[in-house]
Amino acid sequence: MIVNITLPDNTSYDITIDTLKNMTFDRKVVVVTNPTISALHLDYLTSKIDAKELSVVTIPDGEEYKRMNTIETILEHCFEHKLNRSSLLIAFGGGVIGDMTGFAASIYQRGIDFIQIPTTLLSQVDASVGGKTGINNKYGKNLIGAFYQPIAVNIDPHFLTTLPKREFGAGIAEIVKMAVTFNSDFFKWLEENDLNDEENIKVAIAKSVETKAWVVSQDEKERGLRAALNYGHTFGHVIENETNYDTYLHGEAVGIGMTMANALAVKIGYMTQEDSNRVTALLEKYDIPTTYNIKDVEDFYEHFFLDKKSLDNKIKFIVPKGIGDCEITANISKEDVIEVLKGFNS
Ligand SMILES: NC(=O)c1ccc[n+]([C@@H]2O[C@H](COP(=O)([O-])OP(=O)(O)OC[C@H]3O[C@@H](n4cnc5c(N)ncnc54)[C@H](O)[C@@H]3O)[C@@H](O)[C@H]2O)c1
Ligand SMILES: O=C(O)C(=O)C[C@@H](O)[C@H](O)[C@H](O)COP(=O)(O)O
Ligand SMILES: [Zn+2]
Repeated sequence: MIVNITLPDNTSYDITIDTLKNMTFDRKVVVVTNPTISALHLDYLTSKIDAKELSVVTIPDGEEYKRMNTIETILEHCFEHKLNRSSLLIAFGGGVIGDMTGFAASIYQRGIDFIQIPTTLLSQVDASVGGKTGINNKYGKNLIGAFYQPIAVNIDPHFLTTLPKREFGAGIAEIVKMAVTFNSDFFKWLEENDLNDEENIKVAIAKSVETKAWVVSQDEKERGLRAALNYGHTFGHVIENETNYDTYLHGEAVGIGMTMANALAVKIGYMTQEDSNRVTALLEKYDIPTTYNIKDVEDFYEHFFLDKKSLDNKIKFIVPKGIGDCEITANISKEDVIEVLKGFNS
């Protein structure tokens, strides 16, 4: 299956969901990956690539390495192998590899092409599509980066056969996000079908990619609609940052964050408690965490001001309106938010 994404400036690329095909490149290619993926799947990938010159840069595995000095490692490899402006980077891994490879591609000699070959469920349904690239720093998550689109995304569900169960759950959190914010039928389908089934997961990948491509094609740079894809993230990013990126997987923090956003939606009358419970039940079916102990509610709230969606000292929240719709709003009172946060520090 191929999903095409055409951006507001008319550039476009294909997202192919299928077994990886042979690829021929009349240019230098660098594959960016980590030791975990390399041990499992690098031979398979390189057997599919015929390039003018092929090299591999292996960076450490983990969200805590999604930072500037790892970008330096990737760039140094590019310089050592004399990549030029017609060269190509291939991101081969999960969202961490994808975000960093895209960012490195965006700044190497002011920008070279890159392709996404995502190997986690989360990166197949979300991170590989749409061109958000970047890294974390001590101030917060993804605060440095660029909107920089890949020239192609090749999703091979076969890679998921080696993915640990916890990572699979983290990917499901982002699938649930797409359904709650945009598609009630998809949500009902998720309630009724088991994503551990090989055919069902392909359907869910395709549905999620179609949803994301539809959003990004209208609002590449997150001026409006795209912010809906941040549902659960305003809270989730604070959780990731205050637990040093080593306690929760990104998708897990988003799972907790969606539960918090739902509590806010219930408080302001946008969502029934029953619908909020349905989302929690779906997350818990895949062992995605939905509880968290906020130690300092005021401190947690203050962190929202570093969120990229915050403008003019106003925090933007993505609040579901029932299931299948949402509102992006900066008009929620601090009192309401604090009340909700207090429900998570018992
Ligand atoms: N750019 C975007 O639009 C976007 C969207 C969502 C998330 N993200 C970012 O993506 C990151 C999370 O991505 P992730 O969940 O893929 O995490 P990840 O990249 O850390 O990968 C998770 C783990 O799975 C391992 N792994 C990867 N593929 C495997 C496979 N096939 N078999 C076995 N193990 C495998 C990795 O080595 C890693 O240990 C976060 O940094 C998040 O901010 C970006
Ligand atoms: O593509 C988007 O837009 C998203 O928000 C997708 C999110 O799942 C992803 O985690 C993204 O990196 C968060 O964006 P950020 O701009 O808040 O860093
Ligand atoms: Zn995310």
